[in-house]
Amino acid sequence: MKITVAGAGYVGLVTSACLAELGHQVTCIDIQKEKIDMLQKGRSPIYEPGLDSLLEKNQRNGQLNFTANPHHAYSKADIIFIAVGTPATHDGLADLKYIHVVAHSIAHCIEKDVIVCTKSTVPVGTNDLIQEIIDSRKPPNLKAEVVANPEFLREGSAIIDFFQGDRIVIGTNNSEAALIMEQLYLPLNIPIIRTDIRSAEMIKYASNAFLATKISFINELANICEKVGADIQEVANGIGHDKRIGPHFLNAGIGYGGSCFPKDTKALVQLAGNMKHPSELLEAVIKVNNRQQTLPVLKAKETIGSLKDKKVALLGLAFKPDTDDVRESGSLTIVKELLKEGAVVRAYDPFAIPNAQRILGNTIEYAYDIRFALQDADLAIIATEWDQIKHISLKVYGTHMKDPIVIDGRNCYPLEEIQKYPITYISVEGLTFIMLDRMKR
Ligand SMILES: NC(=O)C1=CN([C@@H]2O[C@H](COP(=O)(O)OP(=O)(O)OC[C@H]3O[C@@H](n4cnc5c(N)ncnc54)[C@H](O)[C@@H]3O)[C@@H](O)[C@H]2O)C=CC1
Ligand SMILES: O=C(O)[C@H]1O[C@H](OP(=O)(O)OP(=O)(O)OC[C@H]2O[C@@H](n3ccc(=O)[nH]c3=O)[C@H](O)[C@@H]2O)[C@H](O)[C@@H](O)[C@@H]1O
Repeated sequence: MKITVAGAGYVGLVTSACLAELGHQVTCIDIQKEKIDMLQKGRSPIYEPGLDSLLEKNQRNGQLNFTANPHHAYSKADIIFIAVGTPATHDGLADLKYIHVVAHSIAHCIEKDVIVCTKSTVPVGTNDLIQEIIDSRKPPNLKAEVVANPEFLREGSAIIDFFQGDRIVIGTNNSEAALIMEQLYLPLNIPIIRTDIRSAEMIKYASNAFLATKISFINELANICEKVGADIQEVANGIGHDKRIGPHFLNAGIGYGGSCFPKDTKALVQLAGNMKHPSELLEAVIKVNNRQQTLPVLKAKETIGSLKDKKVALLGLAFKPDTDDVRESGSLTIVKELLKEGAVVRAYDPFAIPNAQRILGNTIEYAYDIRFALQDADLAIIATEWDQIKHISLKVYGTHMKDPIVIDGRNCYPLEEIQKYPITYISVEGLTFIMLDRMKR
């Protein structure tokens, strides 16, 4: 099958590399010339475990190529995947400008019948719009069938998610297009759910909104646990054993970040509002998350008072481990709050420093080594649960910090372990208990 993927971002690159791995002839197009130049030279613009080797192998064997030329990309394709960004506009709606440009481009370039498959997360009704744009501009003798095929991969495990995902959703009323898409995905042996286009679009928003709700729920509960002296990790374990609740996505912490949960929850709230059906539940989910991201700085002030001129080691900049993505990362909120308080910040991250630097510039210092970040710090805040942070010897806090105070926004260390060290440790559970405990030691 000749496949074109529009967009060389996280979704576009993973889709391109994995479809090439399945033996298809894949062309990936992006409007950013410098990205394409980099990819053509064999370098990936993003960090995603396992992606580099798949890109390298499939470029070398001729299954995968990159271009910035729309005619070259679209004219002969059997299937075109749209994987361009749909970022939030100022009012929280999904910005569809990139989608519109791709749809126009496809309409003008195709020279044969084609299936256009939307992987980008788009509000309900967008695929109908894409169909209209293409139908009104394409050569009249050609057929283009638009199919909704939302993507559920997670950054950091995107390749595994492609090959071992929980489900594939194909939204179309056209049985011929559905069959072709089902054939494409058949080798993966993943359950395929076939729906109409609008339901497929809604499944994507509903999935992300449900997961975000689970996170805000557990964070809300963590804050109540702290007040009443219960341990949120024990509580999560206890409720997670109920099959109807499940053990996943119950990690309390500094809230959800990333390029999707924040934008997709906001987009769904806006969509509901536009339909005169305000979503009170999702509004609360967002509010809880915003508050949660500022919690480490509130804890810091409660613990050491004024943060003015205090040296803070921020451990982790990525919105989660195993990615270099800092979009909507909780760390960015923490930095903003710390700088507002007059603190001096030195941040460690194994992969995300270049992306963070593009946003934060020289407002903070950067450290590629945890020890350097901790050196002489008054306080450490853990924002991302990287293995490099979880597996560090806890002695290091004592040897490098003045009087070690660690605010752990990701519950990285077992309490029985941390209690062996002279560290004031404040995690997203039982603050008072742990602080008193240290004083007793
Ligand atoms: N990042 C993720 O983990 C997931 C993202 N999604 C959704 O997939 C979509 C893409 O997300 P990301 O890959 O994170 O975006 P991204 O921002 O990393 O990449 C998008 C790429 O599209 C390119 N682009 C823009 N206009 C173009 C055009 N006319 N032709 C060709 N390329 C064009 C951009 O230059 C950019 O490289 C979004 O709708 C997102 O919500 C869905 C599931 C997972
Ligand atoms: O639409 C998308 O882009 C994707 O969004 C999420 O994937 P992703 O954002 O890559 O990462 P997650 O693992 O879901 O984590 C999102 C955020 O929630 C936080 N989180 C996650 C789980 C948890 O228990 N607690 C928690 O705070 C993470 O730290 C992170 O900041 C979804 O999991 C994917 O299915 C979806 O395709």
